[in-house]
Amino acid sequence: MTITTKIMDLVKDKMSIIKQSETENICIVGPIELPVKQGDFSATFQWYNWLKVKVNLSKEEIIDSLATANLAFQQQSSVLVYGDFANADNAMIRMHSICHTGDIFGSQRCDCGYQLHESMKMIVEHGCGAIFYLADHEGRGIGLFSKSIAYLLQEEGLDTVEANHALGFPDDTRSYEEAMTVLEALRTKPVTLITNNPKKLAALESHGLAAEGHVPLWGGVTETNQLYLNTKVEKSGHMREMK
Ligand SMILES: Nc1nc2c(ncn2[C@@H]2O[C@H](COP(=O)(O)OP(=O)(O)OP(=O)(O)O)[C@@H](O)[C@H]2O)c(=O)[nH]1
Repeated sequence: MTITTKIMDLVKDKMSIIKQSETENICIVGPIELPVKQGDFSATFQWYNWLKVKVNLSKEEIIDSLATANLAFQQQSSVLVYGDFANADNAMIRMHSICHTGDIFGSQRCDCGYQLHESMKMIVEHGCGAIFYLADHEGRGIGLFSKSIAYLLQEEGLDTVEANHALGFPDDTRSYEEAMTVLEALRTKPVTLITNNPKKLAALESHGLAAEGHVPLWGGVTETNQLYLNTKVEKSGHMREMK
């Protein structure tokens, strides 16, 4: 099927292509208005989605290839932007690693769902910011299937770090480089990161985008995630500070 020039022009207008490496580019689509409601909280975000593409592909070629690209088999990451993100002097961001169990099902084995929803509220209250939802970070980079096996090991008494190691994985294999490229495309001024994770801060600092300080995000502690949260502090280097 040939895509009409009218459709091509409409979509191309909302696309930008950014260099990621010698072999890969990132194609960003947006902004797209996304009204969100979660319980009493509601807000309208601007949503951007991105796709890694080969370096030589044009916008037309990318659009043309979508119908046969099987993109549902590879998760794509995206970012919700709030306020005047490009220009505001102060903006807060969260780099949120996907957690199928916590974010979607509301699992209480971790604090991920709480952190996602709380950071969305914090950014709206602040007036400007962005939530990056990183789809290739499941299970700190081990993937969902491996995470479920890690959970089985945790039921046998291993902690979250020991379970990764027992399966032959490092504790954490996440990269923030792709998200940093997208952040730099959306804003060049420093940002304040919502996190307890020093590795995320280091990634932001290495791009010269970290504002002074960060905003901690503790909460959503339950009987079923207490041990997991303690292990993050004791073994993974997370900072335990209150807001
Ligand atoms: N391998 C593994 N991954 C987990 C487990 N529980 C949650 N996760 C994943 O851990 C990631 C979230 O990482 P966290 O360490 O909780 O938090 P963080 O994102 O590094 O740091 P913060 O910004 O402070 O939240 C998500 O990708 C979850 O899927 C677990 O028991 N094992």
